[in-house]
Amino acid sequence: MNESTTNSMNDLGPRPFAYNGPRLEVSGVDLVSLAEQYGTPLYVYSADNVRSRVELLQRAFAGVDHTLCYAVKANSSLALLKLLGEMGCGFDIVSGGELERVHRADAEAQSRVVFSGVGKLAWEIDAALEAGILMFNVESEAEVELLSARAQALGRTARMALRVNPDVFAETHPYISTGMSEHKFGIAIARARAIYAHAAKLPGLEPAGVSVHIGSQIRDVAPFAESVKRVRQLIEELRADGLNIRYLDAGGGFGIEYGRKAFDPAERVTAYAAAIKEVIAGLGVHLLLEPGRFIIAQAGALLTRVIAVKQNGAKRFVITDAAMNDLIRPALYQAHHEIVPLELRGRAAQVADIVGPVCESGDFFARDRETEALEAGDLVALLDAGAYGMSLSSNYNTRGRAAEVLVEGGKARLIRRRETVEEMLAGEVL
Ligand SMILES: Cc1ncc(COP(=O)(O)O)c(C=O)c1O
Ligand SMILES: N[C@@H](CCCC[NH3+])C(=O)O
Repeated sequence: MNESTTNSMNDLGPRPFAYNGPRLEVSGVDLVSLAEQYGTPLYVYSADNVRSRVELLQRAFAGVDHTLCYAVKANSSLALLKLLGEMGCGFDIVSGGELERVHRADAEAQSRVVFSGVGKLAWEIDAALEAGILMFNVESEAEVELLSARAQALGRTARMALRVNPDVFAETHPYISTGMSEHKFGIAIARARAIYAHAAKLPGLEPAGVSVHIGSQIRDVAPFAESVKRVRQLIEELRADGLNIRYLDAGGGFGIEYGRKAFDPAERVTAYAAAIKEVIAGLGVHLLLEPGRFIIAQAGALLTRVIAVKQNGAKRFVITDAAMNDLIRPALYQAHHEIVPLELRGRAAQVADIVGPVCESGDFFARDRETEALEAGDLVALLDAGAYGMSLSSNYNTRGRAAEVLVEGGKARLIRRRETVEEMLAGEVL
């Protein structure tokens, strides 16, 4: 193990998950007991950890007029949205469904919603206009026309930004990089000025901001600074053209460390904020940020029980009751999640593939992973599963979605019950 990794395999770093003797806890609550009470697979989140991440961001951007618009897609569970709304967060949504979630979790927070997405539908735009959201982040010229038409039809004015594509490279997985000219997202920044001029003449539209989002799980600060710098220049040009641009939406994408590399979220976020603050100094804008993963990923884990262990030739397989339908990140992005036992038993280490029961060879959580030897019946946690875990889950293989539990003030409560077979089949017609 080198210096950049934490010094003990049982030290889980800045996560709310920690060993108390041999047993893993989340914010002081025993996880074996939760797994036994609620069953597995089970998502467990720490409210304290979510709050502390939001506070880190709020402190880092103190002194700047700003709103954190949490990216609902990262984890859209109502109880978590409610908690974030209570902290003053706004929300970044990408669908009418996500708008309804915000409405149910915290109706007042709808005035702090920004609506992103490359293919908004008329009904979704209508719902957002009726809800009086803060801003539409428009991603195509066709959408400029559609938004104007819908706003006019409803007798409303839509505050809008163009989501510009700044053509900035950021190191991340290619599936979650969004800010280069070959990507489907946003409008080429070079064309933005002409489109704003056109939008300003259309009825029902009020060009009020510029937005950018270059991708997800970006750990380097430089690409954020570079993209915001390009946006600043555009804002100055638009103001020279007579537009009252007051919002700069710098998007989300701020990354975490999934492995064992030392990670100080406070230090990282301070550097990120400093870089953005420097670029926007003196511009006089309300800064919007759309963090998802940074707030919610490390607050959550997926608990699962080992169903069986088997040897196929040279390969050892640990088969868990959670699968790719519960957490697709390893299958989709070859993403790394730490996998740790809920109870340390002092067994020798063993290398195995940790896999789910779904009928796909891509249904794995880890390949050739060394852990304390696992046996049928053991419980393990997949860490950093709070973001893009439950929200990306599916019913593949007609498997019901996992239950979710929120831990707060030393107590756990169910925030979503396990989906039943009956519920999965409810909408179908013979
Ligand atoms: C427009 C937009 N905003 C915010 C986010 C949130 O990203 P992250 O969870 O990486 O902060 C995303 C996802 O990449 C996004 O597409
Ligand atoms: N689903 C991705 C992030 C996608 C970001 C969406 N804009 C992940 O798990 O890393």
